[in-house]
Amino acid sequence: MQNYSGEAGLQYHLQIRTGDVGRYVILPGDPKRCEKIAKHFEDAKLVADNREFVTYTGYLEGEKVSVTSTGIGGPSASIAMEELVQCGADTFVRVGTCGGIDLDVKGGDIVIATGAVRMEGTSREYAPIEYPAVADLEVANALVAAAKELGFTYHTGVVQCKDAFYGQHEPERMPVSYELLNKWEAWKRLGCKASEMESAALFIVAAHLKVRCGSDFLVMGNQERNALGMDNPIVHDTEAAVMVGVEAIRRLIRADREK
Ligand SMILES: O=P(O)(O)O[C@H]1O[C@H](CO)[C@@H](O)[C@H]1O
Ligand SMILES: O=c1cc[nH]c(=O)[nH]1
Repeated sequence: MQNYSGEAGLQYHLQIRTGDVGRYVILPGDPKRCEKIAKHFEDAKLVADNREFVTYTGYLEGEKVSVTSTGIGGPSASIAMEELVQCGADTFVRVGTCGGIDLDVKGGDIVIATGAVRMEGTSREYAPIEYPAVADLEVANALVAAAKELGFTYHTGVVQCKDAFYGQHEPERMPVSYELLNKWEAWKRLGCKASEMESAALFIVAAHLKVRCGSDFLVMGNQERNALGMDNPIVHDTEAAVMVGVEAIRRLIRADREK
């Protein structure tokens, strides 16, 4: 491919090179979450800050680890994963926010994705729609073990991914409301736990690049509970989801050393 960065080995969007990041990378959407996540690392340093992509690198369990923000949606998330893999990363944990769908899922809970509905565009440019977007089993199991150990209320299952945030929250005002409303009903009937925007693309890109990826999320609220007049706390603090993601990486590092 033509090199846009002007320097061999320098990744065009993330502005990182081999050696700048570890094998293990946490992927929040929000660039401002990176510093909070890096506070959990030992000796964390900012290595790059370009567009929506902010990267810090430090250490966990004596192993080099990084955090890179993906921005919102599959297109930028796929770019982040592609460029991180070019620099040697092979294990990813997306730590995000989501909106609950299943009625059991409440604001402040944690959701751990086992798979993701591919109602977004990026993954379709990698794999036919029949190919499922699934979390890596080792990463998902590490996230579950971490959530259990930390004592948080968590749910495992399929999350729904889409490109239009407002198509999720105000489907009735969209010209394709007939399609959005009918599909949302299907996601509910199928027991989808929550809606977010990046995991489907990340899981498919990871399958293509033969790397591991899982996701955990803070549930910000649940529009279905709200619509039924049920208790619906709104929570913004992502620290619990961050703690689960960091503990999962620690567990993966230790398990990989035993292999
Ligand atoms: O909080 P982050 O990780 O950005 O994740 C969620 O929040 C954004 C939408 O508000 C989307 O990126 C969605 O996936
Ligand atoms: O409802 C929500 C909350 C966070 N992210 C989403 O995509 N949807």
